[in-house]
Amino acid sequence: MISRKALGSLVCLSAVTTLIWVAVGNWKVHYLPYYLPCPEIFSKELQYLEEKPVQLFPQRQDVLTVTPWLAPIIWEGTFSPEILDSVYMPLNLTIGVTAFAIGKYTRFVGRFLESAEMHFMKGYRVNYYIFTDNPEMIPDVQLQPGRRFDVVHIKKYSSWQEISMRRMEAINLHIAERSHREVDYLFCLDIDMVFHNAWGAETLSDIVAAMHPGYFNVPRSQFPYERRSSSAAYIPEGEGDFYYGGAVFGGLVKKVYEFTKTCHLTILADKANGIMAAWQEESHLNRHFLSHKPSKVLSPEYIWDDRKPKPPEIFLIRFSTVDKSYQEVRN
Ligand SMILES: CC(=O)N[C@H]1[C@@H](OP(=O)(O)OP(=O)(O)OC[C@H]2O[C@@H](n3ccc(=O)[nH]c3=O)[C@H](O)[C@@H]2O)O[C@H](CO)[C@H](O)[C@@H]1O
Ligand SMILES: [Mn+2]
Repeated sequence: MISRKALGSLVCLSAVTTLIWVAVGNWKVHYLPYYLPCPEIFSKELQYLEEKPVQLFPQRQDVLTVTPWLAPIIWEGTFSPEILDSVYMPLNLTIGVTAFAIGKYTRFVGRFLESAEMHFMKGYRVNYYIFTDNPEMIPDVQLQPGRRFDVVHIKKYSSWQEISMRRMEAINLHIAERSHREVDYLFCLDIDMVFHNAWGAETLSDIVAAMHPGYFNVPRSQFPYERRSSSAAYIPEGEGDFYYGGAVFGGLVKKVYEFTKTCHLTILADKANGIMAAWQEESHLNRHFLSHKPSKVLSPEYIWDDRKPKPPEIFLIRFSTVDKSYQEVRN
């Protein structure tokens, strides 16, 4: 049984509550909204008249644009030449190029230099170093202001393989004796090639390799690495990142010095053991880049081959091997 006292208190409490309710009147339950009341205000962006809206730089989805060790892979459509120039131009850099024209390869010098003058590192200071056994055969190409070429007289080795491989030694010596004082970056290129489109500051980095045009879209098992374990260029099955071409490498002159030194030493080690790697210095280059990863990788746009049809992922051919008769030029 509820006591009368308790009943009285209950009635009293209800009366007070009702009174308050009536006093406040018009009682509505207000929920604090969990969303912001005017969402449209947040989707409005102020467009200042002078300012372009910020755009994310478009990226390529159809190709690999970064290596597993986070080095960029350079394809057309992945960089802004204007932004890169605004970064590198003020540094007042000099870019060196080495190219070898031994024996009949002097015939390639004219087209190489003329096309480089149109497309290679436009607006930068450039020193070309043309290594040859026959300086009289080097044509006098008219160069843009700020660009010059030096002829470096070297001896001719008897076989084309030796000529190709000995480039590592000659470049290394030349850096030590001369070019380390004259250039900031150095690119080492085949001479039987022609520039077709811009090659600019997007290629600059500590140490740069280029994907060989014949192997950028084939499985690793098909890469023509040196497979004999007796060679210093040996890469076992199941190892290797990319197959890089011997026709293009470069970087900071000091890094190229170290790189060419190691490659020359491993070539000499093979020679001492009576071995020549499957693809001469290219095999040694691939071996070196396996344990010393390049800081930037150039797509095959930078080392194409005129004899190959252009696949859809190559938007722009920048530097390409000319069609030549091996039989004729190597003998
Ligand atoms: C596209 C590419 O990655 N090319 C490489 C490939 O064949 P390639 O067929 O491109 O070799 P190649 O005949 O162009 O020789 C390489 C370079 O050595 C110089 N040279 C060669 C022979 C000669 O008698 N006189 C002369 O000056 C010249 O600068 C030439 O461009 O394999 C070679 C080694 O086997 C090199 O690694 C090349 O860089
Ligand atoms: Mn070549």
